[in-house]
Amino acid sequence: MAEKLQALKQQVCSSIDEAKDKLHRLGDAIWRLPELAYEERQAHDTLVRFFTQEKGWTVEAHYKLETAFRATWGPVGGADGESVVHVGFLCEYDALPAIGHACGHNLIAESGAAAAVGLKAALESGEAWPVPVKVTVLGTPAEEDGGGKVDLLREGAFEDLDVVFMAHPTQKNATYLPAVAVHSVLVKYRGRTAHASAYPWEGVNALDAAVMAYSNISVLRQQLRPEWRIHGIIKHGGVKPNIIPDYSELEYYLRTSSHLDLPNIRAKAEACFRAAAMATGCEVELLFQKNEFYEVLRNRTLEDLYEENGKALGMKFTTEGFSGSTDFGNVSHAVPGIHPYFYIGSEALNHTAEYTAASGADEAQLYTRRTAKALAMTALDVIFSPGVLDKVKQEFREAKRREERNCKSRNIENGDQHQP
Ligand SMILES: NCCCC[C@H](NC(=O)CCCN)C(=O)O
Repeated sequence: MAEKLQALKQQVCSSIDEAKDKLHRLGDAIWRLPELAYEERQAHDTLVRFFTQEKGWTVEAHYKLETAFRATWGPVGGADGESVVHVGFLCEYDALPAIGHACGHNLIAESGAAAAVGLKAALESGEAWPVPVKVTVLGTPAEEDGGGKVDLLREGAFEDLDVVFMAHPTQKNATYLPAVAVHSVLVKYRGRTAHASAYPWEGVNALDAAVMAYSNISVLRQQLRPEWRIHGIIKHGGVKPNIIPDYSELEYYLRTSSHLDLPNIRAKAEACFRAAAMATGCEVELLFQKNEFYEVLRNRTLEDLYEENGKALGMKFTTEGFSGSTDFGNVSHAVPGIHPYFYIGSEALNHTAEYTAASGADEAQLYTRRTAKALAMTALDVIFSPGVLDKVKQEFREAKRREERNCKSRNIENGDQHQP
């Protein structure tokens, strides 16, 4: 069995290398037409066309969301009545405002597609295999803003998957980097205009409210846990110096190490926003985003297998770094999975114009294919190595039980706080 598995892993690698030109065209087409969250129509069409042109995939365009898709192959193999092993690969493809693919989501899409194509080719190359296998590629839009994976989870898109894989470009290779929970909020202040010099006392200053809110949050930071983050911008602050602003708008991201702490940071931030309204006489409207992102729930069994496969392909791994947040976190609380990070041949930092250039550079292709190979090889371990899938699922169940205990203890704690 070990020799067979090794042969299949080599088949994954050769199949992905043989497909390198069409994979490069796929990633490049997405990179050249950056589209924002939920507006990734060209990227959606490019990926749907790619899998439609590949033999054997059943492709569902506009899958539960306008710019999401699903491509499935199988179930194939095994004997009747055996339970299917269902592997999922996720593609992201949303860009950032003004700086395009500065987080390399074009390479997330390319590596997810490459891993799926490579796994299918390897499975088709060998004789019958022990269990029926199904491979699904899910196009999951709007990671940078909104959280398409959360919408798809709500719609049941992940229900029958056994494991999910994706990978995210950054400066180094890592099987895991701390991804925290996040919830974003839009804050709108409404006041009253007046001539700022002739009769300022007639005005109610919405910019003052925004500035006070910004200052309130800035002092709140001293009393937040060190791993929490709260950061934002003033999106609108007025139109002319001699017109007292009657409208201002801020956007903030609130981040905690566990999604169970989001209610806590939300309450603290809300007090800051409402205090600014009270002090200035403005009305305030708080619009929390529909989806909050969870921290990533780790699966070390999958991480270790991925690292072993990555090292076999020449990857060097780090454990240093911090990754912000991702809607993959919500997925990881529903399905065992990994969201590793990969080097793309550049030291540039994500969310910079330099990273946009790096994610579109030819040099990124070799590293993107290498990552796809490691993902597909890890999927083969899950399918072929006896007991691996059971170990993955056991670890997932234990993590969920720990989380439930944490949730109960926090509720008890919070309950205590509100007792008379
Ligand atoms: N609603 C806010 C979501 C922000 C997500 C954004 N994600 C990334 O930058 C990708 C990081 C990969 N883990 C963030 O600011 O963290």
